[in-house]
Amino acid sequence: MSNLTHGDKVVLIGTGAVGSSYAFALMNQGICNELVLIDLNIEKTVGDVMDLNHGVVYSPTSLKISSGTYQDCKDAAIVVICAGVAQKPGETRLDLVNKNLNIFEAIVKSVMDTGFNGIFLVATNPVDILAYATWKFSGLPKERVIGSGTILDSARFRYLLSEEYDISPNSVHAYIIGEHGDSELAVWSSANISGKLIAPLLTDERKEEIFVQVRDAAYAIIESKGATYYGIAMGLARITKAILQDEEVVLPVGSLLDGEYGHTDIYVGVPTVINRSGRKDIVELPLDEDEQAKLANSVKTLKEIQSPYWNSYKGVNNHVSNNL
Ligand SMILES: NC(=O)C1=CN([C@@H]2O[C@H](COP(=O)(O)OP(=O)(O)OC[C@H]3O[C@@H](n4cnc5c(N)ncnc54)[C@H](O)[C@@H]3O)[C@@H](O)[C@H]2O)C=CC1
Ligand SMILES: CC(=O)C(=O)O
Repeated sequence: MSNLTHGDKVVLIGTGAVGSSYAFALMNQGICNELVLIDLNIEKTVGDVMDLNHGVVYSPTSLKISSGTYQDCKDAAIVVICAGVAQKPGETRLDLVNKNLNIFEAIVKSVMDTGFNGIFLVATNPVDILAYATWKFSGLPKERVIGSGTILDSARFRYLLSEEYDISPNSVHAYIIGEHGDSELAVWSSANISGKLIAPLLTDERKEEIFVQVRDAAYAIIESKGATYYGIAMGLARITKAILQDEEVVLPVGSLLDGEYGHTDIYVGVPTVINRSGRKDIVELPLDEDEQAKLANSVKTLKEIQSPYWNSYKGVNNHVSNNL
């Protein structure tokens, strides 16, 4: 049985391929008891709401699904943002930055104007830069702004390792950290199957092949069918469940580093404890020298892109204290 309580309301902004797949995952798994959809394309949202409602009778929990406006964010537990522009074949996630920063400024301010006091979960790319922007635009404490980070990349990594060893991905404990993008890294030094380290079992060439398949998975899927959405939808649903059910579970999400791993003022994917208040502690994996250098490079790559924007930005809110 689910532990849903009154107030498990999720507002989804952006009901394209990612957003609508996430809505379907929420309904299928009975994760929330109220879901409101918002998108610039109102006609599509109305159609999605009808279509989703026709599945509610087969959902494991009762669920109210509707299309709405920003006013619906006022009492939402979580606002999930999947709105914006997606990569076209050949584009990197970082190519989307300017368009999506402008879209986010408007969206986050509209949400905050309602008095929203919940948790933001951001999926739009480049997700680390947009999670940081959501934190800045909202003025919310860092605990209440979470990016999807490397939840998808780590799932891809665990899947490939599970195939390699013909074992359930649930028994593979392995993380991709850093940028959700080209500069991410695999933490081979602690990757294990139920405690048995994987790195000594694989040649360097095989490790590189597996990592490249993880890193470049989005390019392969976009080339093949134009977009990726089921994997991230499941990852977002997993984070949503962890928040609403106060799980205190460790997931590789996008968190603001504030000294952890030796870095500050940057969102990257790192293992993080998730509970009803949002993000709690960041888990600092022991990294070897090579991994530390790769993480530093990932942070540098992101900062080089986001810093010029924030250095010239005039309208930053003052941050309010965490009063949860
Ligand atoms: N974090 C991750 O691991 C992943 C992130 N993504 C990212 O998710 C984002 C969405 O991807 P898709 O759903 O495939 O794109 P899409 O183009 O199918 O959907 C985007 C939706 O955003 C809406 N939208 C645009 N501006 C808006 C605004 N100002 N207010 C409300 N709605 C607005 C559009 O009408 C559209 O329905 C992209 O940035 C993509 O790169 C995609 C896959 C994985
Ligand atoms: C598109 C994207 O970010 C992904 O599938 O990883």
